[in-house]
Amino acid sequence: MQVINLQTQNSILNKFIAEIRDVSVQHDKMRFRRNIERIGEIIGYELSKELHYKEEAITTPLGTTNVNLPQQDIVICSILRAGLPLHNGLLNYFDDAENTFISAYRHHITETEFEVKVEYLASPSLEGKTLILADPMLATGSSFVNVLNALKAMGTPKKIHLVSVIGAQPGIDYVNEHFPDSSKLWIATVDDQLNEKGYIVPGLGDAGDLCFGSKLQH
Ligand SMILES: O=P(O)(O)OC[C@H]1O[C@H](OP(=O)(O)OP(=O)(O)O)[C@H](O)[C@@H]1O
Ligand SMILES: O=c1cc[nH]c(=O)[nH]1
Ligand SMILES: [Mg+2]
Repeated sequence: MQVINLQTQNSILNKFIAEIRDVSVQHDKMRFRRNIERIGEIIGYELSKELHYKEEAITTPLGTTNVNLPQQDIVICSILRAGLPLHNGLLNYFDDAENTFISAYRHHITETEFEVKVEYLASPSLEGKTLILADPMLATGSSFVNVLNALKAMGTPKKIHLVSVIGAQPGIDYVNEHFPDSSKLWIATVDDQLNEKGYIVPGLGDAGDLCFGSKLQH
């Protein structure tokens, strides 16, 4: 798996990442969601450079011209809940994409022990398509790996692009072990550590809660 860490180059992306991490800014839920969406748009633009393009003739009011246009076989799959604003950002650019929604959540056995449960899946066929799998947080990597297993019943994509905002290096290594070698991970920034509860440090806290509010554990 190739990892493309967008923060190796300075850009306006740095500001959006700073705002979603900053405790004095991140509590503004609308700004938090919009920043995740904006990061999705930036990653979508970068990722678009790697798609396959086909020359097509376009008729203007004054003549014709040829334009290279991207292939139309993209499926965007986001992992509920926190994947929703990232999904919107990607869909803002890949507006003809098909869409898959899948849920993954941490079911806590004890304070520090949890298993990731996948329960909801709505998807078109993925057979031979370009799958963009989006989740803003890549902590232990269990959500991405469990979701990959659940998606197997939907067909085999020809290419998988993983999109994430903040990743922890141990989780990236785990994902790397389980995804096909041809997969690419597009990530806005990478932190070194996880704490004993599986949260990314320094990370940003709980992305789902920051987007949508806290939820009861069950
Ligand atoms: O790499 P992992 O260790 O699997 O952790 C990352 C997952 O944790 C968060 O979801 P969470 O379980 O908090 O659900 P939520 O989106 O409903 O908040 C986040 O949105 C990822 O899906
Ligand atoms: O740091 C983390 C880990 C999992 N989920 C989050 O939202 N944040
Ligand atoms: Mg959460």
